[in-house]
Amino acid sequence: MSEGEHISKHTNTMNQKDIVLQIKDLHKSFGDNRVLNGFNMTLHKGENLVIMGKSGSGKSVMIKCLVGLMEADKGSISVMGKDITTLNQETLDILRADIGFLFQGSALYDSMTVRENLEFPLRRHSEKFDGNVDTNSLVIKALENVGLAEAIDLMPSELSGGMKRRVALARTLILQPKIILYDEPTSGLDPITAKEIIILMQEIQKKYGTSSLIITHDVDCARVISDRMILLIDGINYAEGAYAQLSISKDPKIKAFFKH
Ligand SMILES: Nc1ncnc2c1ncn2[C@@H]1O[C@H](COP(=O)(O)OP(=O)(O)OP(=O)(O)O)[C@@H](O)[C@H]1O
Repeated sequence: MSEGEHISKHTNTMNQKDIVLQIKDLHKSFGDNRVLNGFNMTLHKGENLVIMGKSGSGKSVMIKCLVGLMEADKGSISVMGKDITTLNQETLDILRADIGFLFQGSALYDSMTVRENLEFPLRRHSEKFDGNVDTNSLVIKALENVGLAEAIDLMPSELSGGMKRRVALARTLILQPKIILYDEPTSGLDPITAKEIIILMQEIQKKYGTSSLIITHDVDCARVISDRMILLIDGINYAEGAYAQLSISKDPKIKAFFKH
């Protein structure tokens, strides 16, 4: 048995009842290119789970399967105990409102003010608030949560990279998601701004008890934020464990991630 498998078995004994997101035996190929080859993942309530994998290892493919943008060849994905591959569109939309997604590069609407960017998801998911929504106070509260209340009437072009990332996070938070998927939350930011974003992610997790799935290449981000990590290698969850445990591994495939 490889060391990776050993670590995997160890973490499988964690509490089963707090599972908010689970991927089982996920397979996805493109022709002969077997990208995911039996990937498993479990996210627990309130947990910060970091997934690391080399470029091209299949992290985006996994996320796309998870949010329904891509169909897996085999495997199951369940959110809050519901298998998303078997749900109808309406139920899926309701479930989606519980999942926040922070895209790489923020993805704000450039032609809208910060306020309008934040109002957008509220309109799309008005069912979540039973039509009873005080848009203005939700927008202000979400911006206060990321320390940017004063930016409410600015355009995205007037914001720095770090501010854009914060606004994008506020836009994710406004729907009060139970799970947040972060795709490379610190990419393209200088080290100080990256650290600010990591601190903000930690504060949000503490305040709302959100469960977070964080895809990152940034070893420092992983060290600070992760309760647990999964290394996606050869299409599987090759190794799982705490940063402290994985970073001293002697397995060359695992060691390669922690070289500075
Ligand atoms: N739609 C597609 N059609 C064919 N091949 C694809 C498609 N999407 C992804 N792939 C292939 O799947 C593999 C994994 O790609 P993916 O984008 O998931 O990597 P990644 O781990 O997210 O990389 P990065 O860190 O560079 O973003 C790559 O070999 C890629 O070429």
